Amino acid sequence: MTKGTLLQNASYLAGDGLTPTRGDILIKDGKIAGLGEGLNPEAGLDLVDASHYLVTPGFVNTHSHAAMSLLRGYGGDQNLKTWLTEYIWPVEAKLTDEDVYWGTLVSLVEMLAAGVTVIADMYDHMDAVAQACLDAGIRANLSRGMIGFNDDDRHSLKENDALYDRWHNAEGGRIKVWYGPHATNTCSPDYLAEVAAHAQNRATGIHIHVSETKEEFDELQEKYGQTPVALAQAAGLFKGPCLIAHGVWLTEEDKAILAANDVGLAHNPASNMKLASGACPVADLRQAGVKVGIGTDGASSNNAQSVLRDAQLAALMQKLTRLDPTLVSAQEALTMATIEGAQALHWDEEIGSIAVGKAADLVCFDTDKPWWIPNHEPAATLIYAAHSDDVDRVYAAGQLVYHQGDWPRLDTERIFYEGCSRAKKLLQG
Ligand SMILES: CSC[C@H]1O[C@@H](n2cnc3c(O)ncnc32)[C@H](O)[C@@H]1O
Ligand SMILES: [Zn+2]
Repeated sequence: MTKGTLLQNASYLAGDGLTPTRGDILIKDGKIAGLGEGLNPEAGLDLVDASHYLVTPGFVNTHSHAAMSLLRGYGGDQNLKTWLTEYIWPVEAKLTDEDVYWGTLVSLVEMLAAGVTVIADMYDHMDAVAQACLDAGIRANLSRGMIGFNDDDRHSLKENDALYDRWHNAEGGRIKVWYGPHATNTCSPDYLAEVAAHAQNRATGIHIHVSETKEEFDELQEKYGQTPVALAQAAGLFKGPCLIAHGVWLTEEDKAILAANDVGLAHNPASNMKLASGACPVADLRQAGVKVGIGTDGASSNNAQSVLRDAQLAALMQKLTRLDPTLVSAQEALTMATIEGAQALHWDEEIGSIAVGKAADLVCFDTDKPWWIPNHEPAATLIYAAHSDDVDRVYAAGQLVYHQGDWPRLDTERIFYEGCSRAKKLLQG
């Protein structure tokens, strides 16, 4: 039994400001126990020569549907409505707990190898998702996705209650449960209000898709005379912690509402581009004070599951759509992928940056690659040049969860077999 790990002589990005620093990182009891030069390599520690590493905080995936790896490559090149109603939902109706367990693991294997150490996942069969997260060693904010218009839909709200009772704060607080009303246009205002009351009674949060497409924006304007954000506010969703996914179509007033209510936003640039939903006004939102994290969305609308890749796209997309190269700098994109994502999830006291006392969720990039040379601006290298493949080792809560193509906690041969055979059965059977 090891007493902990000492990463020696590393370059790392320290604190919320991601300040380039050189020194050792001591990991004990799942936390960062010391930072500094020449820390004592006491007996019993795993000593790691980290001189060729750049160590970053673990990446925060603020919006995922991990089990959708089973639908990767299916229903491509459609808009959101066609993709969901004609392709995705008919197949999802056939999913079993086991499908979701193995599908989630396929994504978690990919995410861990890309340095993702926390996900905010909304889906069905959430006990299976929770079990997969526990087995993979990843930190998770979980919510049962709920579509609700009438009394027949109350069963999923009961499932979210049961998920909360069973899993909230499990694994020493590494699993949190929020509530997941699917979207402002797939739940009635009354249903949203009921969900909000359930979340508030348990002092927990809400994760919901809001204002993803112009079609949704126009539909709610016509039906209720409100923007999706105004409707969500009126239903009481913003009284407690709330994370909205997408937020592409926003008025100036919507942006002010989100900022005033401390609503976090999960920006999913790959999904927004692939489904041609539009460009989220990330720079305006951050300027207004909204905490914006990065999300991958599911593997059928991305199709990769790397927060680093989406952070890279976030920087490039904002510059292009606003014709302003100063917007979303590399440093800002990296901030969104780490501490700001943690803030959007109200989890920043424990995770999101490299500081003594925080969880040891750490990513070690191998910098012995030509595209890392020279590396005088690590944030720029990471955002504009690095590959997810440069990740050499990943710690989650101090445990080594990925190292050079190996996932010590997981039987990846079985996971890949189950992923392939279940996807084949679902899509062909
Ligand atoms: C009811 S569980 C969650 C639900 O969300 C679907 N989904 C995946 N990506 C998106 C997206 O970009 N917008 C809206 N809904 C999405 C997923 O397929 C599940 O059905
Ligand atoms: Zn989504």
